[in-house]
Amino acid sequence: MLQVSDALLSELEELHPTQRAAVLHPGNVVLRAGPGSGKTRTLVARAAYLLETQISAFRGIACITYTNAAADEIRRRVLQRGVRTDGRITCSTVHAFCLNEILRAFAPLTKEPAPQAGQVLGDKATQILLQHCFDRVGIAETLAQFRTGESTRIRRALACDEPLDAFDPREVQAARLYEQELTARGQTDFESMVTRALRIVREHEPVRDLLHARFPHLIVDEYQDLGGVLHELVVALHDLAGITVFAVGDTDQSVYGFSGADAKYLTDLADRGDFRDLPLDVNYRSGQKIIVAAEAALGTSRERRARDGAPPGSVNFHPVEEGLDDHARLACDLAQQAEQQQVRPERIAILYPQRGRLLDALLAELTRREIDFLYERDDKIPAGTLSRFVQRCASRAVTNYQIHTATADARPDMLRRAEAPPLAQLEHALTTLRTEARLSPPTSRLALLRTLQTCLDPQLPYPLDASAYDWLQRLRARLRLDAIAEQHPDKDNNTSLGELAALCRSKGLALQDLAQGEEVIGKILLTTYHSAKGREFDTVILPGLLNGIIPRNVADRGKWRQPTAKELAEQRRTFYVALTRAESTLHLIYGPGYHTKNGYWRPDGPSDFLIEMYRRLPATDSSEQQT
Ligand SMILES: Nc1ncnc2c1ncn2[C@@H]1O[C@H](COP(=O)(O)OP(=O)(O)OP(=O)(O)O)[C@@H](O)[C@H]1O
Repeated sequence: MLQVSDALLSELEELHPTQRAAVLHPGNVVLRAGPGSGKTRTLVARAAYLLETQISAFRGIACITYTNAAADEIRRRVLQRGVRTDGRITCSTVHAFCLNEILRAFAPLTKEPAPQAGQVLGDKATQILLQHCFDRVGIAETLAQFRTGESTRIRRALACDEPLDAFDPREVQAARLYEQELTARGQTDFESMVTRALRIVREHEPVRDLLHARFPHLIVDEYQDLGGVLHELVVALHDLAGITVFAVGDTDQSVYGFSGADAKYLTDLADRGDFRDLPLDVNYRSGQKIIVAAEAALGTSRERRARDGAPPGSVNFHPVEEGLDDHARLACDLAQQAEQQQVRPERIAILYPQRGRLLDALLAELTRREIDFLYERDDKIPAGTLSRFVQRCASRAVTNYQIHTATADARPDMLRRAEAPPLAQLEHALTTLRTEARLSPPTSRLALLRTLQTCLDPQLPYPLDASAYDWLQRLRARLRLDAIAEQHPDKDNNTSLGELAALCRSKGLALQDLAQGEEVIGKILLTTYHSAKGREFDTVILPGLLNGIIPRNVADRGKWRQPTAKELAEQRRTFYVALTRAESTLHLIYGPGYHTKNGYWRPDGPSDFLIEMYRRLPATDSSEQQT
């Protein structure tokens, strides 16, 4: 008889029958479902179910996600379910999976040395090498900083033997040269780690057997964001290694096409006879009006419905008379009104498509009104897992301070609302970083936990506005982060601590500015459409819905051009992602145009996406919602 814990049993009872069917299905599953349909919840329940009932104590599950944030989120939710994982769930990004579980784990078997300290090129080093290749093939005027996405697409097409006709032949030549240069220099980058891992799985039967023994099940989240090589890797792990696959995704939320992702791979998988394709059509997040509006913006009705009894929510169209300063003022008014209506600040998000004049206006207005907000500086904080670890530690320290300074009455509520990373998760992340850097293991897990605790939850916590620089320097010293930075194979990690410190100093950042990608209690969030993916808020405010901002022209070789049909479709999906973050209220702000950086007035009117969405809305809805 199957033994399942009470926690899992009650979770299975709460799930929708299709969600439950996906969890319990004995074979491969593709779960294609829309926003808020409980994909992540189902995935977590599946992981818990497999660990409790299907997989012996010595084997585990590999769970692959597109971003570190998503990997953290899944790890957090599995722990929250009360599942004792005992290290049996390996939740990582695709690149970390390839590096740690294939290249490094099987280096002695394949005789291919795993990347050593600093051999994995990060974003910046990749650009420098690519520029060198452009120079060598005679297209020095092509700037690598604008072409890394294209180069990645070419390299993925090369690795998958896909047609290359759509690419500029000189850039194809540069991409080939880039691969040769990497090999000649004994270096690798994120892309080539996946290509190498794929080759190893295809060529080495013992590797496949061992992978299957360790991970009889593979779970892949956000499948639509994967590129061709990753898809081939999943297919090889299934077809050649016999691993059971659970793939989750939403083709409508595919927003990383610029880096070679393509939703067609999810469809390919779903079309296979040996996968069960399960759709989920209830949206548990948003009210029906928001669902209808989002589908109208997408231009395709998916006929999804809100959960029974969900309030309908509201979609509000707000015209302004002038430029972006008006948008910013109104966005702040609406955020303040939501707060007055008892919406908690951290449940309110102001989202913008990309940096530029709109963001400048929002920052100025939020600051002028002294609104408590958290601005996620997506472009400035250095990339890499070490930097992300520091940011998560900052989030923990910030939350600790807030709880410490809350009144006795407010404290229980604070503790309930706090979403800061648990110490155990941070300890896990730190141990992984140390292992990747080949540092000797700490004397005991407890010792590491204790050090983390004294750093992040001290008796006298750091105030939110404490100098981020001072805090960082202490964290570096106490956790010996510089030793990790020095020895880590990922070049981004080699340099990120220095870059972080320089940034904290030059911009005079406060501790709370480092707490990225995490919900901070009491603060309205200001972030991009892309960074909002996978998150949910009560109230979502979208200012700047103007032609030229969304949709917008794209930078191509340092110049601006109109988006292609494919790029336009991707921008529309990004807009859809932003709309679908709202649970109960959506505010859409538009106007006649805006002033560019040079003061030139662009009278291009409201966003075509918004106009099309408005026209498609049922008459009662659109007139009722106009303000
Ligand atoms: N069966 C269910 N009953 C009630 N609530 C549910 C159910 N399934 C999911 N939810 C809730 O719906 C919300 C959205 O779930 P989840 O984050 O798993 O969706 P998702 O499909 O991953 O969303 P997205 O693709 O937009 O990121 C969560 O608050 C979750 O707890």
